[in-house]
Amino acid sequence: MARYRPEPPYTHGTPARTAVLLVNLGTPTAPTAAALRPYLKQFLSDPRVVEIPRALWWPILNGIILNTRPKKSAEKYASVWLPEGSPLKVHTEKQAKLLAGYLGQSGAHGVRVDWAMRYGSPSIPEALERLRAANCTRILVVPMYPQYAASTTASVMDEVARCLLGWRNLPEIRYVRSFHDDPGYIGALAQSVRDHWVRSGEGDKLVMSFHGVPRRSLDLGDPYHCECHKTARLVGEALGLPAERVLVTFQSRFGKAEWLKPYTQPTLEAMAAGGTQRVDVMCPGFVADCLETLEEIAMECRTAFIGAGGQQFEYIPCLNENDAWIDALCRITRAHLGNWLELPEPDPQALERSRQRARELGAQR
Ligand SMILES: C=CC1=C(C)c2cc3[nH]c(cc4nc(cc5[nH]c(cc1n2)c(C)c5CCC(=O)O)C(CCC(=O)O)=C4C)c(C)c3C=C
Ligand SMILES: [Fe+2]
Ligand SMILES: [Fe+2]
Repeated sequence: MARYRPEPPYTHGTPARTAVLLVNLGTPTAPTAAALRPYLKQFLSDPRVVEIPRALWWPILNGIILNTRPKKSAEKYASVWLPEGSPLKVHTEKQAKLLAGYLGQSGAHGVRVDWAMRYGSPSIPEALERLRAANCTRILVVPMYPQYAASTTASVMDEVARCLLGWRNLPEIRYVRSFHDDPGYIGALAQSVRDHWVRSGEGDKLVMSFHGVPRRSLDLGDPYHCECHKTARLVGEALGLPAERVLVTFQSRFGKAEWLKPYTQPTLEAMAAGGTQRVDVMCPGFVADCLETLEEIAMECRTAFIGAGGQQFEYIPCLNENDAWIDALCRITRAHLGNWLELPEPDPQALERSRQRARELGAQR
């Protein structure tokens, strides 16, 4: 079988279009063990996520994890599931719709905005096919991870490249690599804390909890840890907080190996035991609320903090559809679209004329 299949032409003189593709991690289609299993299998089979030699990892994944974790995870997902579906998916879809509106208002007419998930659906291959069908030959891929990590950002880049391996007529591709110190993103985070404080008063300590990664990745040169700390420092500075009121922690440890420290839950427990009465917790590494924030932080960690003697636990939501954040996302994408914004938009009639001409030329050959 030919490796490169015949494909619909989008050249032959047809004017090209520009697209922005937002990509987040992924989520199961339902909060059930049956839906969790294929999702976790795809996720945990990614060598960017689990860097253990396959010969060792396959028996553990297929023999143990995929027989035990789906049921436990499904119960957790069920506790945060929205009527419209998984929170991560609901927020990502809304963010894409809002960005399309904001880009239009800021003069980027005709830039198509789509969204996809790295694992599960809608998948990256499906989204790229949709963009090809819409004649998009310039695609800006935006992994929705503020801090670069090989397990997240690079995995999105891998998947885009893997899809394009099978294409003949390749689009131009650009990526947003990370935006951990973007002033708009930092400003939106700081404002979300101030807004929360207006409603609930100011806490003693502000904990910024980021998703963890194995400690080994830091030793191997992954900039993730450093980017998390920079984000936290900039948010603390934007709020005018002294360094001793801000803590950086890492959550969601998976497996037995050492991960980035300090771990979120034990830190919160130790704070409560040490006399901290109230804590404010935010998760700047997630731009959309999801299982890891709504269940692990806002439920499990709250219970742990109160159980260890704390009085008040305030969870500050992710940026989600926050206006200042969508504005920042619009600025980040515009900066990366760069000269693509100056190119003319296709005129549908001219497009059809050149397609017709291409067909005639093809028929003559
Ligand atoms: C196995 C190792 C994992 C690494 C490394 C990892 C890195 C990582 N993940 C996110 C963001 C999210 N992770 C989410 C869920 C989740 N993460 C892992 C494992 C690793 N993540 C698992 C097994 C799961 C599934 C849930 C479970 O069974 O506990 C989510 C939430 C998805 C949702 O549907 O809500 C996000 C978001 C980052 C940013 C990151 C590295 C920086
Ligand atoms: Fe994760
Ligand atoms: Fe978790």
